[in-house]
Amino acid sequence: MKLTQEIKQSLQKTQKVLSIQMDVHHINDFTKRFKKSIFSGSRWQLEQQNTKSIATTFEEPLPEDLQEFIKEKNCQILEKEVSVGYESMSYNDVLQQLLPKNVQAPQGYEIIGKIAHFNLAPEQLPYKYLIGQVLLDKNKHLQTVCNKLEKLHNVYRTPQLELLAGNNSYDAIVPEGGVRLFLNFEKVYWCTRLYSERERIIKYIKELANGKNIKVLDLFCGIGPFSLRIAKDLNAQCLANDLNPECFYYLKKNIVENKVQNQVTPLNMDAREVVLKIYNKEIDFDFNHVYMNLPVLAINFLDVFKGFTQKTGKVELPYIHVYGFAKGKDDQELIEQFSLRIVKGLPGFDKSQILRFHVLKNVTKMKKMCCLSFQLDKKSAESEFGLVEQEDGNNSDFEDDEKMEQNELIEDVVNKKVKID
Ligand SMILES: C[S@@+](CC[C@H](N)C(=O)[O-])C[C@H]1O[C@@H](n2cnc3c(N)ncnc32)[C@H](O)[C@@H]1O
Repeated sequence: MKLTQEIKQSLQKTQKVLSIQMDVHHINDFTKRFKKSIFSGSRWQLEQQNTKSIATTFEEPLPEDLQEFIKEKNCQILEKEVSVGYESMSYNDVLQQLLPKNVQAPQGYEIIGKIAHFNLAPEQLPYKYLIGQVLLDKNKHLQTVCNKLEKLHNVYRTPQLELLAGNNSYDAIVPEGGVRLFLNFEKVYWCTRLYSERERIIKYIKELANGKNIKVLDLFCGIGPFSLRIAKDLNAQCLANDLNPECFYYLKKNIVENKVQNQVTPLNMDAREVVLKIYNKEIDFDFNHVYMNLPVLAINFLDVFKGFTQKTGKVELPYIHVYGFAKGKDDQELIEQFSLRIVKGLPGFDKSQILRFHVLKNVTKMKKMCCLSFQLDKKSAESEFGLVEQEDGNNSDFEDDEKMEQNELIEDVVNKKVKID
């Protein structure tokens, strides 16, 4: 269903309203106090010399504060008829009238620059273009409204978008924590909601560093929000890597736009390859923190740090901040499961080494997205280097997690990221 001129006209009607008439000297005071109750699109009408009236949404019985105002300022109440149409109606009013009774108008969406994206429920899909157009018309700061379709098995973690209304452009500029991030929402991974998580880890790294230089290996950096922010906030040196060539394009742009060329080095390769190249001295980068933000798979990459000391000759071991999914009814059970997976790559790992454990999101009641911070253990670091053969089950894990993550995103949006009044 599309919003046609005929549909707009079908909303046109006249409505009886209460109009308040007053001396022009009281207009400012009235507007200040009762602005919300002025009928949308209504203008002050001259009734007699120095007397004007305005249509309102008040109904009998009138609220006490209005009654007092009327008495004090000697106002008159007039019954009037106003013409109501699409232009003067709110998003909710329009959709309430146009959608069938069993279909709710979506009450939340997420904003990325001038893009709004919904995760529409199946029953809303036949009305998706209508919903998109109404949202666009009622929010002048938006240029594009899209629906995020169910994610596919997708290494780059990019969403599948369907344009509902506005420009077919997914370019955006997002300000975050003092940096400006350029991105294309269709071509790269982006999640505005990770803002506070980045904030949390940056604070924690500051605590751990205790004044020492911070050197971060950001292995799955996307368009670089974490590296850029920690470079700016904590004067850190970062090697920022992502496999997606589109991320690499925006990462380079973001580094230049935010003037951190001397602090953030961009790379475009597989994460494991980066570490191997550091070991082989093809890449010269000394690091004391590893940031691994690819929840579906990051834990599987930990094996590359087994044999770290043998490969680098270093005894000072890096801190690792790794994201992943785990199932459990409480932190203890989640940590247990998370740890079992870490041990596969780092045989010396023991849960007593965990410095911080944090649940970011509830995917389902039992399944959570978590972040775990620990210092690489001596036993794993001093073990023989040797990559762990990845199990066949990895792919099904990937899909399972992918679906769960998608469910969670839908829950999040239903929880009204941006509320529609
Ligand atoms: C969940 S996103 C995180 C992006 C970024 N940390 C952020 O907060 O915006 C994970 C990123 O990992 C990248 N990626 C997937 N597999 C990779 C690999 N084997 N090596 C390096 N990057 C990879 C994807 O392209 C994606 O941009």
